[in-house]
Amino acid sequence: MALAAGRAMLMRSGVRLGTQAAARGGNGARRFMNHRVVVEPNTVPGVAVIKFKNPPVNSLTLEFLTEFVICLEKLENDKTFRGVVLTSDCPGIFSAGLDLREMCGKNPAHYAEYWRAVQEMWLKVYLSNLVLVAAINGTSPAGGCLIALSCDYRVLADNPRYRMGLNETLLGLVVPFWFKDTLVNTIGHRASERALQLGLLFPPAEALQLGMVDQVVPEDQVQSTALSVMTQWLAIPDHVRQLTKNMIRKATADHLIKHQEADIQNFINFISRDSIQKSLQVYLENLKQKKH
Ligand SMILES: CCCC/C=C/CC(=O)SCCNC(=O)CCNC(=O)[C@H](O)C(C)(C)COP(=O)(O)OP(=O)(O)OC[C@H]1O[C@@H](n2cnc3c(N)ncnc32)[C@H](O)[C@@H]1OP(=O)(O)O
Repeated sequence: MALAAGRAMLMRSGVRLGTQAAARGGNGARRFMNHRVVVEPNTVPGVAVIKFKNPPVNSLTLEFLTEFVICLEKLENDKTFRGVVLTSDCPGIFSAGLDLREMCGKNPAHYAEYWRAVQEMWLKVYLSNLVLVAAINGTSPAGGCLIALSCDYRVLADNPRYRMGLNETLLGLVVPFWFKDTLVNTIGHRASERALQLGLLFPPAEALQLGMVDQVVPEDQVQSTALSVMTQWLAIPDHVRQLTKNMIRKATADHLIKHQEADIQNFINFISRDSIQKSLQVYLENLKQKKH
């Protein structure tokens, strides 16, 4: 369903799926390339590396979300892959979260399409049968943090400039319940209460202390650490690990699945308010201003 809708959307936007570059790298490994998501089989058997490549800041545009879901779906359907490392190709930024331009000055039909794509992306990552390890090699606010939190394991680069957290309140936004659930499931209720209300973005040492990430390592070791962690996870037979993951995550995912249409309608109503549109515009304007 998501794949079909995604294909249709990508065809509309001019991306030809049948001819995505399927080039052979120097080591003969197949390398799938879309525009914004690059998938590289790695030296660890059964493991692919997905690199987010949506410059300048890997914001989660509709096109990016669609390509990302299609990539994951392809890897899940290809039985040679058992695990995926998610990382970024944009220096210093894992992902800037949802693309603010998708939520500003558009019509309700666009907001509905966009929000469904955000929901589908989260469901795909959160419930993936694959082992997903986030190699967080840059800052990751809001939606970027959500992607990392939805993986099975998180390795963060030890760089105090890299911040991680759900900062929605700082944009004048109320965090959706399933973002909140994902955070609570990771760092617990009290820590989430504080982090969400204050919109806190944590540097690596604090993210580690809170349990928001599992490991903090030197920047040049993020991907290699993620790959060696993967070896440990892949030592467990897939079927028992997958059933266990599903048992733990199903109730959280089902909560959204059950209320998916209402959640879309809530998003449209909320984001269409004049006051919310104004605060998003001001926030975007401030991002531009800080350069001058
Ligand atoms: C019910 C509603 C719930 C909605 C839920 C929302 C969840 C979200 O994910 S909201 C998005 C939250 N994201 C942020 O707050 C991050 C904002 N961005 C930044 O803080 C910084 O850009 C950065 C720390 C990620 C990177 O800083 P850097 O100095 O390297 O780059 P910039 O000069 O700031 O940005 C370059 C360029 O990119 C534009 N941009 C940045 N973030 C976004 C974004 N999230 N969406 C769209 N565009 C973004 C920025 O405006 C610059 O554009 P120009 O080059 O045109 O000026």
